Amino acid sequence: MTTPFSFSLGATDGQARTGAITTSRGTIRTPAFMPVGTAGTVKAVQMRDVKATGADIILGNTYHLMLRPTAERVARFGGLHKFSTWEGPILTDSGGFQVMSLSAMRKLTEEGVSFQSHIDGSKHMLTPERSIEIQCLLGADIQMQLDECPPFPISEEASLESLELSVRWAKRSKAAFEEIAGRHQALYGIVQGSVFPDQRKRSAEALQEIGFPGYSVGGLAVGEGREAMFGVLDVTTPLLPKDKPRYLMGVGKPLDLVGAVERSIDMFDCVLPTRSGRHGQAWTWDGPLNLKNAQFVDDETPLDPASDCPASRDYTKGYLNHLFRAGEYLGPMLLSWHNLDFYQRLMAAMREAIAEGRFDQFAEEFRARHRERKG
Ligand SMILES: CCCSCc1cc(N)cc2c(=O)[nH]c(N)nc12
Repeated sequence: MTTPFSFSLGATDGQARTGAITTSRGTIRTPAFMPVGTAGTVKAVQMRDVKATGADIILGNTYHLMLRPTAERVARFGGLHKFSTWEGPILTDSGGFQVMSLSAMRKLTEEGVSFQSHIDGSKHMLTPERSIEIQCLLGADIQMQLDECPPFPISEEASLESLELSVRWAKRSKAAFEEIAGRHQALYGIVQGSVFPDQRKRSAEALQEIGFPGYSVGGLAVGEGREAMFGVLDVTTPLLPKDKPRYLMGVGKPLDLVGAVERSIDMFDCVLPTRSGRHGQAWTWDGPLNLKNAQFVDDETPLDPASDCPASRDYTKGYLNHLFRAGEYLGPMLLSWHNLDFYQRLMAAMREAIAEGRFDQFAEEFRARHRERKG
């Protein structure tokens, strides 16, 4: 573990940019989509197939892994890379977002957040220091500060109070990180401020005062809608240092990714490709398809004959329709695999378009072709 974390900018085209994040476990080509491996697995897809789709990095979740099998047990197995057999970089979230969305009996104080496990009701406390300790036990290459993701909508006053708490937690997270993390690991600050431009500015400036090698844009994809999200990015990304990666948390659909790359975001994560795949939704260049629909019963065409992913190329839509109607495990497995491959092909196409100076044209053509809803 000697290669220090670094980011180098590649091509720029308008506000869109390519880059490379160097970590001790490999390089991340940006803009990058990071498959979510919540509990140490990208659900229903083997790590060798996740790798084959072109993913350079996956995500893990502090909240889930601290509850089961516990961070200490993962450490005894040699860390999350060895435990899960994923050899590339791993980014972990800090757990606060998941506590607020999944756990019961949660109580948020200056110290941290106490909660009861959604699994067995056991009591836990997550502080900035404990979150960093867990992320280090997991061996995460890129870690997140503990933050509070405010609900949407929220009053300006409550949003300000929340972002100030997250700034104080950012300071404590960084102090804990500097005590125990290795030079090969990186800690990102998370910009909050809901949909209020002056608060996004305040949060971005306060975090840069503390200083981080990368910045996440949090507090979005919480129901605000695409236009409001883009509006927040329009005022936030220009405030962030150009020479550091920007990570838009929890986003998103293909049209969200294109619009956010247009607004100089470098990193994305979303459960959508795997979650929607498990329920029969296939993402394609022309938009999403619900493969359980009767229209696919006799369809002898594959999802994408041009793909080198077996799930996209070797199976007919009629077969996939059958698998879902029959409740066969292979259905969710193949569609999760296909969707991850499609997301990686979208990211690769965007990186290529930026490098060739034709991203505007790419984005325009994609938006014309990719119909999210029928009609
Ligand atoms: C594995 C999941 C990673 S992203 C989770 C997430 C998603 C969204 N939408 C927002 C936030 C946020 O504001 N803060 C944090 N820590 N996480 C967030």
